[in-house]
Amino acid sequence: MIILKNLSKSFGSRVLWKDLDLTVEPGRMLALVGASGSGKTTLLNCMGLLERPTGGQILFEGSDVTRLGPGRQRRFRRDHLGYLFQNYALIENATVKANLDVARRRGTRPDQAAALERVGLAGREKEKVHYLSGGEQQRVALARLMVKQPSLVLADEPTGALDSDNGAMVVDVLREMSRSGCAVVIATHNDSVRDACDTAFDVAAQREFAPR
Ligand SMILES: Nc1ncnc2c1ncn2[C@@H]1O[C@H](COP(=O)(O)OP(=O)(O)OP(=O)(O)O)[C@@H](O)[C@H]1O
Repeated sequence: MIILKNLSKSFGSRVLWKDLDLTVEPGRMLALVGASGSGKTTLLNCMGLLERPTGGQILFEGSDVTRLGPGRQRRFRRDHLGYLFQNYALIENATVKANLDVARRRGTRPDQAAALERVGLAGREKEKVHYLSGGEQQRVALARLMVKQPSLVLADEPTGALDSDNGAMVVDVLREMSRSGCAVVIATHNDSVRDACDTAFDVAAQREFAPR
C-alpha cells in the first residue's frame, strides 16, 4: 500500500499542492485528474522517486521511501515500480526483446511472447525499437510492464499517442495488472480512462471521488 501524507510540492514561490493525503491500495486503479498545470505529472514523478516532494512523506508498505539514500531508491525503483510515461523510456537502439529482458526481475521467468501478443506485437522481438512507430513503442513499454510485474504502476496519459482500440487495450492490460494485485495510478485528461478506474483524485481540489 502507498500512503502519501501531508505531501507538498513547490517550485520557488509557486505552490502546486500542500498537505496532500492519498492512499493507493494494491489491486486498485486510481485516476489522477485536474486542470493542465495542476501537478499530476509532478505527483507521479514524486511517487516514482524521480522528483523530491518539498515536504511530507511517501510511505510504501510502512517505510518512508523519500528518506532512502540514492542506492536504496534505485533498488526500490528497480524492484517495485513500473513507469508508463510519454517518452516510453525504452532503449531505442536495442531490440524489443532486449528491452523486455532488462525489465525481467531476478528469479522470474515471464512469458515475453505472451506479453507481446497481448499488446498486438507478436513475433516482433528482433526489431529495433527506433524503427517502431510511436504507438508501437508505447505498446512495447506496456509489454515491458507486464514482464516486470511491479507492485506500483505509474502511467502518465498512457492512451495519449494511441488510436481508440489500442487505448482501450492499454486500459484493459492495466486493469488485468491491478486484478493481479498491482496498484495502478494513471494521470489522465481522458474521461473514459478516468471512468475505467476504481477511484479518481482531483489534484487541484485534493478531493477523491467515484468516477462514474
Ligand atoms: N522542474 C520544474 N521547475 C519549475 N516548474 C515546474 C517544473 N516541473 C513542473 N513545473 C511546473 O509545475 C506545474 C505542474 O506541472 P505538471 O506537468 O505536473 O502538471 P500536469 O497537471 O501534469 O499538467 P498537464 O495536464 O498539462 O500535463 C506546471 O506549471 C509546470 O510548469
